[in-house]
Amino acid sequence: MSLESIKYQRGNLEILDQLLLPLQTRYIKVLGVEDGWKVINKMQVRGAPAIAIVGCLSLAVELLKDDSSDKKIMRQEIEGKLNYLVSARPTAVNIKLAAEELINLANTLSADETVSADNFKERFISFIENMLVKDIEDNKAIGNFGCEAILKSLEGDSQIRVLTHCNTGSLATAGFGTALGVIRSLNKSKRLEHVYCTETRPYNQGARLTAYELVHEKIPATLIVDSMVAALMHVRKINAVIVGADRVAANGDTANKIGTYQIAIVAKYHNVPFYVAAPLTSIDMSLKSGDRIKIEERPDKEMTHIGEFRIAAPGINCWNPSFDVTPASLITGIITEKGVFAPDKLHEVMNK
Ligand SMILES: CSC[C@@H](O)[C@@H](O)C(=O)COP(=O)(O)O
Repeated sequence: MSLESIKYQRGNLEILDQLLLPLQTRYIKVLGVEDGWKVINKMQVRGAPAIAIVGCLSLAVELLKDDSSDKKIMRQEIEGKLNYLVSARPTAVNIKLAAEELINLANTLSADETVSADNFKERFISFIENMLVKDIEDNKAIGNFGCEAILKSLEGDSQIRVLTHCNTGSLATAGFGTALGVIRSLNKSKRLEHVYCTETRPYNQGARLTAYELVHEKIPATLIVDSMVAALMHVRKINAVIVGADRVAANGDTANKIGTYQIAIVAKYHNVPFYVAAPLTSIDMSLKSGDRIKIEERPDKEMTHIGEFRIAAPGINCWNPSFDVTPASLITGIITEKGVFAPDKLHEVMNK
């Protein structure tokens, strides 16, 4: 069974505290929007799809406790709370798009005189709950499309080796994962020889989370530090790089975990195809290119310390951008739940 990062039953939300993994497995109760904002901001839950789902579910939990019978007031509060949740982390677009969709829904339900306050609440909460189901379905489709496209692009039926960065698995989504979902599908198809996962400094999502998921799933894998990617591609044939995304601009430029851009450059040099696996909820057609994607900067402590232990010289200045933008020209294909697209063909699926 894959790891469960989000446990939800109507009125009850718990998340697996990813700051404690892999050493401790502890779930935290999320009682409402304030808790939702905090667990996202502190990165107790992280990964673009998981951030959106947990943020919205925290609102669903809070709304269930609200006994207001005034739809107009509910609508206004929902809008304020969603905007607050979006502010917890700025780079991943999924929560912003989900908030826009939910605000539209609240506007429609509020304006519809045939909808009672109780009915408003029920329909609004059900809509959010459906995000959990849809994310898993989408991830499975991404896994299948990605596996098929990667295998088709290779000659013969040899075993393949892939590299991934950061964590894009069950922990970063409602379940199954995006890039890690493709890797799961490759493994299931018996064509996967080996996965290399990067440590992903400074927060170590690769060493702590992806390595944990790969061991848990018994997928053959090796951990490398981020600075080993070029050496790995030089000495060992890597057939594909597969990463996730926090925000893909209309032209295919992709913001993902810091370090993704340099892996894409190294992959280009070594002629290794570079794939981004992401649901359509990670695509931001309102931005023409990646230049305008806001990059979150995280506290210095994530660089200077491992846990509570300081490793950097006291007094040194730090720069800690959490994401970088990989230009579309370095990306072979974007794997979505609707198929695999060259970056310049994204508009075809988004306009459908
Ligand atoms: C399916 S998760 C895709 C991305 O969100 C992931 O690669 C990533 O960059 C996560 O960053 P994080 O800072 O851990 O939230």
